[in-house]
Amino acid sequence: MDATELKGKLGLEVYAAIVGRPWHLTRLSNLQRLVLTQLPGIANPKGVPVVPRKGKGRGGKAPLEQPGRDVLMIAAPNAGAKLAYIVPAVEHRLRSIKRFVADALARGGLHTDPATEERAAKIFTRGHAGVVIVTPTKERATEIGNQVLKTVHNHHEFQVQMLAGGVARKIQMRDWMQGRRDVVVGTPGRIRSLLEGEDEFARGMAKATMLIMDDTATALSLGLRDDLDAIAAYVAPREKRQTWIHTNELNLPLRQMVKSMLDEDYLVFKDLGVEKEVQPWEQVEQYHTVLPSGRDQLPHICRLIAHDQLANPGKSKVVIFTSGARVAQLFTTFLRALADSLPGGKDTNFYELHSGLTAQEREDVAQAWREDRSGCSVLLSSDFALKAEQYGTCTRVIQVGIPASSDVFKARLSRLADKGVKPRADLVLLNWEIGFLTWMLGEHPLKPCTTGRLQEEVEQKAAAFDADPAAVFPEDFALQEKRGLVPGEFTKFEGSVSERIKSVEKLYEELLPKMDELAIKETFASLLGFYIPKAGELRAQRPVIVQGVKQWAKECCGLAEEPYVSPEFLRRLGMDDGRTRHFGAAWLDRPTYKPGGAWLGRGIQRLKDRQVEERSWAGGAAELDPNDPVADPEMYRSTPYGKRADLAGRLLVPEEVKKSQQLAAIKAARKEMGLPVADLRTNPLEAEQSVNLPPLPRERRPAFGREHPEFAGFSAPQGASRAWPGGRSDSVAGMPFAAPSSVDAANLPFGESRPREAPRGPRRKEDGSSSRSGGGW
Ligand SMILES: Nc1ncnc2c1ncn2[C@@H]1O[C@H](COP(=O)(O)OP(=O)(O)OP(=O)(O)O)[C@@H](O)[C@H]1O
Repeated sequence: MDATELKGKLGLEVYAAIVGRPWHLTRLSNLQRLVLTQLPGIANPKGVPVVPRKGKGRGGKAPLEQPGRDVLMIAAPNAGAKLAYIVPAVEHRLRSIKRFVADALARGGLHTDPATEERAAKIFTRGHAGVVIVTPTKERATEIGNQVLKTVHNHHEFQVQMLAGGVARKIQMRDWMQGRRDVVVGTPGRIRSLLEGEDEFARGMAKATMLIMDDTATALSLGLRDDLDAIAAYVAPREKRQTWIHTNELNLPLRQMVKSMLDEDYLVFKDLGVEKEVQPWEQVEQYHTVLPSGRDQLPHICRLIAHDQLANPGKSKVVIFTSGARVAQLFTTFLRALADSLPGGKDTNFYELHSGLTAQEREDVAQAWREDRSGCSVLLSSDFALKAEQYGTCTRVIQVGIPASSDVFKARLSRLADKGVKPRADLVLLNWEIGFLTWMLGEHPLKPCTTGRLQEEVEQKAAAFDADPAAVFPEDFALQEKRGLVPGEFTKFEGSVSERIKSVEKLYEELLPKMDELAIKETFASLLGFYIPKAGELRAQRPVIVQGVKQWAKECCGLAEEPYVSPEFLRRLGMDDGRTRHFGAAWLDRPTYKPGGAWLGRGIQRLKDRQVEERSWAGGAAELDPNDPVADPEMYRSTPYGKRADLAGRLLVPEEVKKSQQLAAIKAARKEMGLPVADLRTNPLEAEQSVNLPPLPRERRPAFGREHPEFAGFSAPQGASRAWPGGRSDSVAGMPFAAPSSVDAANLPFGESRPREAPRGPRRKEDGSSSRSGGGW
């Protein structure tokens, strides 16, 4: 469509800016054509039809203009969506100003009066915010702001308020108080923080009658839903405001957002360019199970493996992804012990592949797995991305616990599908993980599969096999070859498969008392390290997650009691990551922060002590407890415990670990020089500069999981033998982890651990007493 066809639909000034300077557009994109041809109605306020004020409209002879409606705009990237909503937004604002001025004149009984018009326009534009555009990033906000300015090129007084991070709030508030509030463009965090902190800002924003949410799918994937909801609650109420949602894709979280934010009769403008191809992962059959309790986890996994062995006799290859290396190790131990309950029985081969192994070991395991032709093999892998060629073809993917992200989940399934097989994928979650399913995996065609239904199905398949084993494993070699089964290479099922399947619960009961408590507690701590930072994605509060993991340790691993973790241990695992509803300003960095809480000295006396106690995990450095898991909390957040990798399989060293390493180096140097070390928590780099310390030589910087001179000489607790990441657990009665016992330190990638000769015991205090106080430095 020619841009000139917009003539008459827009105000002259905006039209001139589009076809002339500065836009110089000759043609409109498809999306722009769809949206802009709906002008002027689409820019009108909601509710009643509008009587045109000019030309034939007077006297009601011309058709009324349609009232504005909510809009959902689904557009492929670069479809010109910004201009498609900016033009109606600018028109909306200009019309609102005109309407206010006309009403002011009418109230004064005037037909025209330049002074009244000017005064009314001034009051309106400085008191009422017009259009609010919220976008996930500062860069996009800048881009949108610039496009708005281009569009209002011929309206010299028009102003855009930019409210993204990186500029002092004070400056933003000064501009807000002094300037016009025609269009507000900003990021959700900053806008919400100003709304909650600045009354005058909130007052102006409450009058905004158009809210545009740009790139909403991205905002939701960044966990900004709460901020968007909060902003929507501050601007004009739904019946008086137009809400526009722009998105590049329509996934489940976005649908939920549309349902809660838009009126039922919203308009949809869709331009996805070339029709989206069906993605490979969409072709994979996907099921999810939310377990009634942790007790059901392992029996359910066994049944899933059994199901696959029965569904693909002689060909079964199952990959199980777990949340971290320690879980992969622990579950391999469990599953080996429960193998008798599988159709393939003890002949089922188990492999484990995780960040606790060296690169060479990982390669060896992957190769052995690829070459396994038994038709009864299971690979347990931690939550770092595996490349497709590493695991070749397989018949089933079982994801235990949430995946690192929805992209990682998709990539795994896609790669499997690319290989020409169409495996089934099963996602097995505990009940407190269900938020991830709803919020992060909304677009996956996951079907429910209950524990009971699976059990029934497996038992039916087993009975069918027992009734006629020759139908599944024919004696006829020619037939076997025809079916792709090479005689002698695959494992046949021996004896009564039904009996085996039913034995899983009994075997599990017998196994639990034999499991090593220390290994379980360590796995428990690594799970805390994995899940606590994911509270946002799980849409669960951190204490709920902690309780869930504790229960898991008791129910699934058979601990007599829920394991103990001290508040300080939790704090160092990220329980208080410094993020608050004050948008990233760490409590400790805030000038208003007082140790013990700002409420100290107010309120009811008898509650004060309790509040301080409850708040202790958020405050200063307390001591760890002797009953805490053995290693330092930071260890459980690091690579050896299965910290995430990117999609290319590169292991990521998280920022916090890097920072901790820096801090440890500085502390060690200061200690050596006899300087105090207690005040370094908040800003280690500043502290380093303040004493002009030379940087520590590289070899002296303590690295997590590596032997460090500071650790030398610690004795193991009496009778404690334990599993180290990448090393061997020699204490899980008769069931060692499969990891090799020696690892070449030179091959270790940055941040990985090496096995220790001797297990590390509690830290020694300087006075020689044995305690875990003071953390791991
Ligand atoms: N009708 C048009 N003719 C030519 N160029 C245009 C037209 N509309 C927009 N553009 C230009 O195309 C580029 C992309 O437009 P825009 O940023 O609005 O796309 P978008 O759909 O918002 O993209 P995304 O959502 O991926 O950020 C911009 O540089 C813009 O100036």
